[in-house]
Amino acid sequence: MVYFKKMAVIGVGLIGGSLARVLREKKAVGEVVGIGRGEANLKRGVELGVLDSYTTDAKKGVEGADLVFIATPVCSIPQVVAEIAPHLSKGCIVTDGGSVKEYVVAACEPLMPEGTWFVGGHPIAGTEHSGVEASFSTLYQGRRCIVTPTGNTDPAALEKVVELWKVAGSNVPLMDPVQHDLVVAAISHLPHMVAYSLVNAVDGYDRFGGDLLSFSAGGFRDFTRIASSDPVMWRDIALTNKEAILEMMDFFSGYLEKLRGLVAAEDAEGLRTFFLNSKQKRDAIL
Ligand SMILES: NC(=O)C1=CN([C@@H]2O[C@H](COP(=O)(O)OP(=O)(O)OC[C@H]3O[C@@H](n4cnc5c(N)ncnc54)[C@H](O)[C@@H]3O)[C@@H](O)[C@H]2O)C=CC1
Ligand SMILES: O=C(O)C(=O)Cc1ccc(O)cc1
Repeated sequence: MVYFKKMAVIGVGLIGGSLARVLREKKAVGEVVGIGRGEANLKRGVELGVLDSYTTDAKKGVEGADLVFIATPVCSIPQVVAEIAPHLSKGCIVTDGGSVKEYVVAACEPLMPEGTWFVGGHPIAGTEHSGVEASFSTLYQGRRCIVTPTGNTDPAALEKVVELWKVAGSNVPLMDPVQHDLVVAAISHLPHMVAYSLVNAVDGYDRFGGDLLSFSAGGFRDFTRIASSDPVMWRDIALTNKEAILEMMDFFSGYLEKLRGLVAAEDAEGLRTFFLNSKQKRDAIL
């Protein structure tokens, strides 16, 4: 089994905290140091048994680490790598859990000093909750973690990153970063854009003259759960996966327009077929 002597987790929230928890449980790491900006959250990480220790000084935290896992919002990942790069030990592997990969990998790879490696990763697992309190060791169990090597990726470092996600319980497909960003734009980023828009639209509708949202029942709440996700995280995703998200939003608008046409035309058979096709496809993924 893969083993790291010292793991540094930068950004100890849902994603970083959950990976630290499971790797500790499986004894795949010797020591886990948390690095962040907020001392209260890091302290809580030690109390919860997620971390052995913490520091707000990233340079000090990565000293002697053979694994650095970065789980901060996407736009900050290259900034973090630039800050720690001169302080990494030879042989150190730096990997991340960011939701967008072309932006991250293209920016981070050139920052890595000789004898250290960056490998991009993205667990397709999460919740709408943030912070170390929300982390749990089974988050990655039975889920996918997409790892995104490039032509520059060191094969031994890649193998170790794949192995660590397997230890966490995930299936680990390899994907080109650009391909990854298209896939997640469809299955993750678009649904979040739609959920955020739906809540804002219903909240902004003023013909009712009251608080429409307070009438929401099961369906609305199920559908919009992900609109409770962290706004900074989603701001960064929208900024860094712009093209793929726009493509999916435009494609989706076409379907909404089509459905609008069926409703307007009172096309009973067209509506039944539209709903039946969707029901069959969704039932098949459950
Ligand atoms: N929440 C989810 O369901 C998923 C999130 N991701 C990705 O994982 C990453 C982390 O997300 P979460 O764990 O959900 O967020 P989180 O909000 O739970 O944790 C992020 C932590 O990073 C800290 N942080 C922010 N900027 C920092 C910086 N510049 N330096 C050091 N620490 C910093 C925050 O204070 C916080 O403690 C993001 O890139 C996100 O796109 C990936 C898969 C699922
Ligand atoms: O809460 C949910 O169901 C999610 O969709 C979580 C999620 C959010 C962002 C990702 O990059 C991956 C997974």
